[in-house]
Amino acid sequence: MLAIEADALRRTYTSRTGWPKSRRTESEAVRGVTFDVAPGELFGLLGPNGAGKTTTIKMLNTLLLPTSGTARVFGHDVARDPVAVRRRIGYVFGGDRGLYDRLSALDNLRYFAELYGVPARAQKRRITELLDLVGLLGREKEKVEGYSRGMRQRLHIARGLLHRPDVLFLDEPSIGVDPVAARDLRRTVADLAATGTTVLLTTHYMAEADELCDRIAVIAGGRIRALGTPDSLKSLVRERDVLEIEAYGVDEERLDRLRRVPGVRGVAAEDRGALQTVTVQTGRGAAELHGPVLAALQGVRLGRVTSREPSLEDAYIAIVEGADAATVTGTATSAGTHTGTSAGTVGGGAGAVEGTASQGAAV
Ligand SMILES: Nc1ncnc2c1ncn2[C@@H]1O[C@H](COP(=O)(O)OP(=O)(O)OP(=O)(O)O)[C@@H](O)[C@H]1O
Repeated sequence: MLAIEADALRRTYTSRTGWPKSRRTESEAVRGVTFDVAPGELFGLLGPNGAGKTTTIKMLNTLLLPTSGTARVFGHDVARDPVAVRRRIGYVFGGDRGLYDRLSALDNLRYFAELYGVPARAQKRRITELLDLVGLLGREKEKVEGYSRGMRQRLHIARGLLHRPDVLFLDEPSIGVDPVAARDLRRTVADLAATGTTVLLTTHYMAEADELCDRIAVIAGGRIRALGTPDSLKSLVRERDVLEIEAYGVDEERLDRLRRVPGVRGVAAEDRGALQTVTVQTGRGAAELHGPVLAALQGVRLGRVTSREPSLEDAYIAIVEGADAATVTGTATSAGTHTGTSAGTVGGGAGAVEGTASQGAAV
């Protein structure tokens, strides 16, 4: 039996806006999402802000009713049998809410164990087991207010596992966690998956997804744009090279200018304080493009410029940009053309997803 089966899931939000006359507006957050997760699998949902990841998770964990479509967790329908679903799942979200700061980690876990109906006899052993799993054994008597963000997140995970769920939903667990603590957190998640728990993880950190996930679905605009193992997603950009440019003060207009350089297949920028890292994807061995790319950035203060192999992040950018183009143009085959070049493997791949309905590209 599958751990999770989502079939053509849709969710529309209705809200009222305007004054004095309010109008009903509808927005489609999830537009027909279909995927399966096998028992014991660590499955990642990646996507830009507003893609529909949290809404999808909330339908699967019974916090939101689907507008249409169906979802099952270990065979239990989320809409018809939410109580059975809740018994099988745990839910951990990023951020600070959900723990009592003035209590120790141990007392937090004791409190939630009572709340979740963990039998009194089993509580002590279960709590010790979980503290060990999340690496907090020995620190359990300290008040949570003194805990770092990473420790809190690991305690959240322990809390979510108290009732021995078969499926754990982890919604951006590493948000705001420093790199060293994030590494510990990844270890915890990997250990957890090794115990046979099915994990559905959303994250914005590609390295995390690459290291942890058996399979990943990339979701954008409420639809799955690609689905496969990290390696198969990376193979979508195998035919590309990536130029990484350190720069200061590159605005959207410049990025658009870069996108229009013939031969450029994808552009993204990440801010790290004043310093930006601009990544430019080109075809394999297109060293002749370095000149026009740098020319498009003329007048901008530049740092190091390096050429490297494509990563999962580059595949992700290509898939999401392809999805944007498909949405803008409304056609599958022209995905990627907004870069001013031919669609290429990824544009075509992501477009093909768009064209073949909700399943996504199994790559
Ligand atoms: N309660 C709500 N009412 C109206 N619109 C909502 C509501 N919750 C989410 N949305 C909208 O639905 C879309 C999908 O949101 P969702 O939170 O599922 O995305 P996400 O992929 O989890 O994003 P993020 O990475 O920013 O958390 C967004 O456009 C969002 O603005």
